[in-house]
Amino acid sequence: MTSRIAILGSGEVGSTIAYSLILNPVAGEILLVDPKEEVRDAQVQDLSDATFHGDTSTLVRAGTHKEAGQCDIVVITAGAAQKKGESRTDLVGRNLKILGSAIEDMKPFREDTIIVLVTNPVDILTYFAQKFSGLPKSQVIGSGTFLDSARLRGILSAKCGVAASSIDAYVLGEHGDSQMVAWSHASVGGIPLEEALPDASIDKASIAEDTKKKAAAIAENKGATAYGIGGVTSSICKSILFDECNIRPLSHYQDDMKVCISMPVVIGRKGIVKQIPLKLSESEQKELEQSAKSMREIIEDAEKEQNKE
Ligand SMILES: NC(=O)C1=CN([C@@H]2O[C@H](COP(=O)(O)OP(=O)(O)OC[C@H]3O[C@@H](n4cnc5c(N)ncnc54)[C@H](O)[C@@H]3O)[C@@H](O)[C@H]2O)C=CC1
Ligand SMILES: CC(=O)C(=O)O
Repeated sequence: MTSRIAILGSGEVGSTIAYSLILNPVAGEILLVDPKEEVRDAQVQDLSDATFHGDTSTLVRAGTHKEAGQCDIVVITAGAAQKKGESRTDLVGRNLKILGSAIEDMKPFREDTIIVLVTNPVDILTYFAQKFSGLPKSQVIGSGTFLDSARLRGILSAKCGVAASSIDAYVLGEHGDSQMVAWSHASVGGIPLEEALPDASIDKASIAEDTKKKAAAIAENKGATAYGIGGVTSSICKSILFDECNIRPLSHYQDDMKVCISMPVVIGRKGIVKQIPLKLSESEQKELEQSAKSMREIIEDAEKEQNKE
């Protein structure tokens, strides 16, 4: 049977993810779902044009929310993006309402459907998507700090003169202001960072800050980000559909902290197959707990708002 990926939201991010999925073919069909039908249909036509040159056979078409609920993967990009000066968490009110109605419109879900959240604030929305959808928590995942970790590798690569693909370094916690870098586990070619590159002057605090601020720095001059998340999300889809079982820092439910934040997990066709235990240093553990605490406070406020309605 043809594998199908539905993308909710055919704006900047949704269409870029679709384009990335065409360039590195992963699924037989991509369905774009968006209440703005004219924009959606124009995106379908433009993206389809990128499939007719003879090297790829991915079919791109418009779909409904109901059809999305029957796909292998549903990628959610529906909702507002940050305006200048806004943080990701400022989007909670607006995007939670859109998420709630989109999930109701998709029900009933196929029992093995995997939902990948991209819309911000992605950790908060992952938590609520688990609650609203009723799917097993392992099947509802947020792109989380996979993008931040890629950015960190890029920055380290430029500083150290080592290919990003040879660097392992995780940003964990919130995809947002309270994120932290797990420096105690950063390595180059499998060797601890400082041992491998004793002469590299690595200012950890400034690198962590540049990583955190990268989205804002890009958006300052081009309005929004799209290509980074496009590449990262198509990679997540590939890991799922090809059951690759690679390790990625993705947002998922933490039993002990009762929030969704990013920690490394094994990702495959069933979604999160396994959590990878990571012993952080004492100060890193504190930073991570602080990040989880800030997510919990936002969840509690959002739940209070919902109970009022
Ligand atoms: N997690 C991450 O690393 C990243 C997340 N984002 C987030 O992605 C989201 C989307 O950003 P853009 O594409 O730039 O925004 P956009 O405004 O270009 O597109 C959003 C689209 O969602 C559609 N939409 C609204 N309600 C819908 C529904 N119920 N069903 C389906 N579609 C619906 C809108 O009509 C619009 O076309 C934002 O929240 C942004 O912050 C962006 C970049 C990276
Ligand atoms: C917008 C966003 O969340 C990012 O590019 O990291």
